[in-house]
Amino acid sequence: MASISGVCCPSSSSALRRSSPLLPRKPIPSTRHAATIPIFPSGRSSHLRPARSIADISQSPLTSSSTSPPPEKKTLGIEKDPIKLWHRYVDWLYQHKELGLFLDVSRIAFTDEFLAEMEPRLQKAFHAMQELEKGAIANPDEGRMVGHYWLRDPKRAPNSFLRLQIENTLDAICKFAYDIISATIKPPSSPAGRFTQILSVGIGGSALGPQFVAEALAPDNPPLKIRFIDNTDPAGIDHQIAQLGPELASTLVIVISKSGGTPETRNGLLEVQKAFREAGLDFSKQGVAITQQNSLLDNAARIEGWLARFPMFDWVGGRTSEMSAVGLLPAALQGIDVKEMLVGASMMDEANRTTVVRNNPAALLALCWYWASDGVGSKDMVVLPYKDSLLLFSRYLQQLVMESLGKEFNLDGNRVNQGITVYGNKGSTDQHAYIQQLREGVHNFFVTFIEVLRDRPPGHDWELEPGVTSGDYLFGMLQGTRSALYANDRESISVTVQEVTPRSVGALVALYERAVGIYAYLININAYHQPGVEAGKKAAGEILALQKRVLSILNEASCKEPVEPLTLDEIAERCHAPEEIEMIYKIVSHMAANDRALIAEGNCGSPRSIKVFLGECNVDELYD
Ligand SMILES: O=P(O)(O)OC[C@H]1O[C@](O)(CO)[C@@H](O)[C@@H]1O
Repeated sequence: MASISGVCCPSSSSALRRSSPLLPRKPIPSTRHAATIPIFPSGRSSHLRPARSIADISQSPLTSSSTSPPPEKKTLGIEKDPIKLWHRYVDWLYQHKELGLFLDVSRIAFTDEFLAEMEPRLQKAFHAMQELEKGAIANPDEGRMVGHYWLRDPKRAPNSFLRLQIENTLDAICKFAYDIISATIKPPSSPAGRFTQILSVGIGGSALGPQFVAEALAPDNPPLKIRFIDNTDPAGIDHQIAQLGPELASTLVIVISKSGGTPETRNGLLEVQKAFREAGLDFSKQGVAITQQNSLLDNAARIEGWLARFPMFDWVGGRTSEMSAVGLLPAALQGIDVKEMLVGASMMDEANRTTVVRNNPAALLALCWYWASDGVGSKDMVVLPYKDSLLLFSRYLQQLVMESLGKEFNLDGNRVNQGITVYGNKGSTDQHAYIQQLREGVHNFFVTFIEVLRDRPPGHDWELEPGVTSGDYLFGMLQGTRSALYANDRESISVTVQEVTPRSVGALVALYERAVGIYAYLININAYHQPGVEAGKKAAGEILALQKRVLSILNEASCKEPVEPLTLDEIAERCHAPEEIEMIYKIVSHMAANDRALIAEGNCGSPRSIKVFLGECNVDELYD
């Protein structure tokens, strides 16, 4: 396989640059400042934030009342003179010529002083990124390398073993996709004689990238259509399977889980396997696993002889796995040019390796995030692509940014409660939903506009009014919103691409992956672990264990002659868990709603009054 090497595209913007206009300086909270924040037992975090400016405080909902005068307008040192703004725009415009990608940071009001103060920290971040790309243990808690950048430039992998793993996997993906699309590999009992559908089972990083890319890039009539099970919601699962109907026989089921043990994904797999059994189909002939070698999923797929298995690498995190088999296999099966995605990502990576900040788009993004959110996530990132096909970009970025940056402790072990909140859907749709609040309401965000210059494929456009197309309206809405927000001191970044293509989508993914990496170094946190997720998973496990105990107690009482309905207090006492009575109530209500427990007396609205028993006595369980 030819290696996918990056193509360096020098930015043309440097010739146009001057120093930025001198704007009032916003204080930089240093990493040290954040690192030494004491731990307060109350857990309240508002007082952990660096002091806000008087202008900020004047806008706080805590200090305003319906009778008080409107808050004094926050100025933030935002430049309003159109000619000066134009110069700032031109001075700071980043262009990646070959990718046709522009980054406009002119509507973020960072100052020269801020830049000067950030420069050494950015240089440190660049150095850390270089080490990361060379194979340093950049995820120290898990003792792992962080290698998603090698996926699109395998020759950068720190050794030939890893390089070959990447190249061989890409070859295998392309060959498998070709064999499926060309019906060289067929489903055993489909009247269609070929695979027509993909059912992707996975969650988080094992779903969001493939979902985003499918929405962005799948052709109108893809060789295989894709649908997703990305939750353990039984009704959602049933819906997906019902939608497939008889086409289940020609469905390729791709089960994606890096760990191979995520409960939601396991449940999805078991549900799909049941549907296969009920339809008289052999799941193993239609199942594909993407997971780490020797995971539970990998072992099951190997032992059951599934159609194919593709590796997930230890050194690729779920939220940065779009360019691994996780993203590439589903994309290739939909007829998307995955090599172009890799080329786009590789070109963007190359551009982001420069240590000249203004030529480095990922660094510019990180810098803007730092400025806009005071380096402590004080403002949310609203992502607004003005293109329907990029609808899921904000959802994809939500995990990439929030799971990476949302951390309690920094790399020195100090509590910092970091993160940046990300949300957004698409423009101009959102203009009719929440832009009202963005323009006039609480000032707790900055916006990223994603602009796509090409409205339609050439030759398809038409004017719905003299001189005006639908695309002109979309353009006008974007530019109008950008201006209106800025006029009210709301800062924004604009990323512009020519078209939504595999190359530009690959570049966007790479741009944000690197921006997150750089920003994480600026705030001194580990972007590559997710210890917080474990707490919820552990708690869910404990609840399911409690449910089993409740069931067993109820079963025992329901097997008595006559049946002994129990109050919640009695159940809690017999479970030796009086402190869990609220959870026991919730468990009972959930089981009752699903006809698995019967309420003998009272109703769920009056918890103290209810007495519960099971409809059936399971004698076997009594003697387990
Ligand atoms: O791919 P896996 O191991 O099933 O994990 C799915 C997701 O769960 C998490 O580990 C935690 O939510 C994510 O980081 C990950 O993308």
